[in-house]
Amino acid sequence: MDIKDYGNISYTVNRELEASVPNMKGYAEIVGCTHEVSKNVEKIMKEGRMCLTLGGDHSIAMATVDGHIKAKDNEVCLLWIDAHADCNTNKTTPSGNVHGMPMALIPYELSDYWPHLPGMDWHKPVMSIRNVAYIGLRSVDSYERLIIEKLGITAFFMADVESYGINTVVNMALDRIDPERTRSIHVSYDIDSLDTLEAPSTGTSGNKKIIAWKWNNTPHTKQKYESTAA
Ligand SMILES: NC(=[NH2+])NCCC[C@H](N)C(=O)O
Repeated sequence: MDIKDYGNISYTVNRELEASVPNMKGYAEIVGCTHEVSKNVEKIMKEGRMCLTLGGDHSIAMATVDGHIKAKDNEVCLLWIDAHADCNTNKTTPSGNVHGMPMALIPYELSDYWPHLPGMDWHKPVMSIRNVAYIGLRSVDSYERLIIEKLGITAFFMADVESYGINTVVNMALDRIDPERTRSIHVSYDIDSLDTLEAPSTGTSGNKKIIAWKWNNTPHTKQKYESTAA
């Protein structure tokens, strides 16, 4: 198998940008890093390779998707596998964490809801929300829910994954976002989509609700989770 490690991203930070946008923590770092990530993803994919980026937080997705789309001339669909919808803007965010915002930066449909973002001129909204599907949602903020409903975003919650199974859910998602099966598939996968019992090392686990839901409704699952935890 031909696997090539392209190493870590190195980038410079313009500290003057730090306080230039309200409610976006670590803005200068993120601006510096994401541009480099995008350029590298584009270059690697143009070499004909599949590109796996490991990193976080999930704000890097605005760059990985951007690079992929530039390499593939827009023919991309996006599976966003995550406990969270990550479509807050700096006005709706409850935390100021930019990892809760990339899905509001990626699609055309939300571009009017942003102020000017200094240093981010390289990043334009790069795809339609019609080509995006959420899988595994279980911790969605109230404004995010409004956006999902207003724009009719394809969204499969954790309960759907449990009802139908992950293979069926992925196929149902692709039927909606790439019915002809012609697009390059971008998978943006957040570790917090897994149960915290499987992957505890994440800052923003979305699992408390789903475990509470399971425990209230499915005694068999409670048993399973208790024994997994033991
Ligand atoms: N990629 C993540 N871990 N996102 C968590 C986001 C949590 C919350 N919705 C926020 O905007 O702050």
